[in-house]
Amino acid sequence: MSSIAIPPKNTRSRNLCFTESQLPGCFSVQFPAFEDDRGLFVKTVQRSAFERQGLRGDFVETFHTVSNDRVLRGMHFQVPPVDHAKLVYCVSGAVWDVALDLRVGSPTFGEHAVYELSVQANNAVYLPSGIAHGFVVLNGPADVMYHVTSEHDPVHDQGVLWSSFGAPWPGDDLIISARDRALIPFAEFESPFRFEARQ
Ligand SMILES: Cc1cn([C@H]2C[C@H](O)[C@@H](COP(=O)(O)OP(=O)(O)O[C@H]3O[C@@H](C)C(=O)[C@@H](O)[C@H]3O)O2)c(=O)[nH]c1=O
Repeated sequence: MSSIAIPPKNTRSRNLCFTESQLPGCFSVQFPAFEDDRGLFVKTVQRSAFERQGLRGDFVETFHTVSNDRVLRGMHFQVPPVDHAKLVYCVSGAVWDVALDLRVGSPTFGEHAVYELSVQANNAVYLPSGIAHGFVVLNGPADVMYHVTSEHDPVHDQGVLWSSFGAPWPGDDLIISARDRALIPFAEFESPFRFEARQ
């Protein structure tokens, strides 16, 4: 489980900073943020910065969700041939963000990692293909932004049940969509994803 300390604004790097988490290929991302009399400037996507890190920076679709307190969304992913990498961050509120490794052959197959994302922290998580993603709202309404490297395809948009892989979700009486409540347990999911170690 990882969480991110909030650095003071205007003292951090002018560059996006990447820290690999315990799931190989998954990164915490710290955005450069600059505060002045007018407010705040935050850089969230810079293709060359992602590519220097060996990550996908060719995001082709962006969407956002707004979620109230106690809302849980997940655990979602797209399967091949339209699988994708995903960059996720908050532009209001805070979420307890969860990544689950579905990559057969990964040293962390079936394990999960947690990232606390918030507008105050100006942070994100980058998830490669083969990672299921979900979150529960810690401080709502939480406006969550996503950038993905392939377009949405409802036929290949799949998920596994949020409560089926041992994540200690915070909160009670969670608000979950009918679709998400009906997803199959992780143990029954036949993963099409294969782990490829990064060079
Ligand atoms: C994800 C998505 C959904 N939709 C449609 C389908 C449906 O009618 C409506 C709401 O979809 P969902 O209930 O799947 O939305 P939601 O549960 O918020 O889905 C999101 O969950 C988080 C955890 C993720 O990781 C995202 O990638 C995405 O899967 O929007 C699109 O048109 N394009 C999209 O890219």
